[in-house]
Amino acid sequence: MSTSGQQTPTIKSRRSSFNSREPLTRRLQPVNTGSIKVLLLEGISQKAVSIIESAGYQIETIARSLSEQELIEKIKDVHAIGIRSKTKLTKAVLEHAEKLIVIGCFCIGTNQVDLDFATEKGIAVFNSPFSNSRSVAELVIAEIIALSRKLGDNIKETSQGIWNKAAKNCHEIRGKVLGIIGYGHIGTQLSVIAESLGMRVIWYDVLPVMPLGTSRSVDSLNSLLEISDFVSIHVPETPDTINMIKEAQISRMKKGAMLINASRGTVVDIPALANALNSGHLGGAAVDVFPVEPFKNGKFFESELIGCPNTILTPHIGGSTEEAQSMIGVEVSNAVVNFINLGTSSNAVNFPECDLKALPITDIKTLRIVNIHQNVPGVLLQINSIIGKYNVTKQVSDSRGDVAYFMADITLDDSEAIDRIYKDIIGMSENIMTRVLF
Ligand SMILES: O=C(O)C(=O)COP(=O)(O)O
Repeated sequence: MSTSGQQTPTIKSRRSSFNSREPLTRRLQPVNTGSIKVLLLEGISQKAVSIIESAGYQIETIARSLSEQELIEKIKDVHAIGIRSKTKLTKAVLEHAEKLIVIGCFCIGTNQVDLDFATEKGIAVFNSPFSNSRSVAELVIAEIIALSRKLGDNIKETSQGIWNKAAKNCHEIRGKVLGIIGYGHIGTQLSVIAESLGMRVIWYDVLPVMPLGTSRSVDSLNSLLEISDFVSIHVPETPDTINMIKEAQISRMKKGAMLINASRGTVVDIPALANALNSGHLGGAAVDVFPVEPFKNGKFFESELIGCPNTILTPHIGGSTEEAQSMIGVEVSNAVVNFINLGTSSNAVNFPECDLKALPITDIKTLRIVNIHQNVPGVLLQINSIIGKYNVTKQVSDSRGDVAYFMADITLDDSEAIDRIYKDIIGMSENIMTRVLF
């Protein structure tokens, strides 16, 4: 290895030959959508803004989320919208999304979007399934230690000039049992870090998952609640998880155990948690997410948990690190740009996954049709009878539930045929959305 700080010629030449391959693919652009407008809300990372800008789209950024009425106004005009967990894309909002092609959730959760309705309208939804997992897991570790040492109350009192030194009910976390509900991307990260700090990790998940390290799964939520010194929740919001932890579950927890929720606010019944903290049944709680959260910074926040003993409340900051936001920004903006420009639906949350290779730069006669249609018999036959008279060089299709996704590359000598193909496909009664990329 060179100590001069300069790169060796070998590395340089590899880099330049790698770069020299990049322009070999053609940059497709949507034909029938006009210039692409993107609305980015909730302070989405500058990395995302740069990627979207370099795709040549017009961007409007707003640092906060918008109310339903504001969204209804704004969404009419845009082809893509980027949101985080606070912006609610309800049916009422999406009904006004006349041009919307794609929604980028620059976060893990997608419960803030009416996914069924988006799918019905042919709008693809992308998220970032794991890029903020480490940040959330690190916050939970900090909270486990903080709760064990009553840091929240200690800091508050000392900052108010009250000296109150005590060891009673303060513990090391080494050897304590951490029960993780939901052993997905965040649960597994947490499991590994907690074990490295000497905790004993058990977990419960509805899916069979490979235990990491020496952690072990338990066969029911109740067993987990009964054994754990700390319970940390890492589940999405679904009809099954709403109010999953309420009085009956909290009463199963050991006296003095602590509850941590950095998943979704609706998973825990807040009044039941406040009662358990005030009665002394639970020894503490750390809560980062709430059933109702203010939609912008500086707004008043209220909760029955304010003032409960040994309770740490934070403003939904689990994924709010520069590292996570930058990774998410790159991942989701690339997915959005690839969907708009190439039609690639890989990793979409609500669509069947289809992909076709980028076209070579020398190929200036091939266009790409991207079509979303109702998943009923006979549609592929109809599409192929429209495009079958041209030179279809590639096609792929897949279906999921009520919708199917179709992509085809068609090489044309007569560019006027583009319009005919488009009109014929959108004329099918099963057509949901069709785009031509050229
Ligand atoms: O990733 C998630 O789903 C989160 O809850 C974090 O959301 P945020 O990006 O902070 O609005």
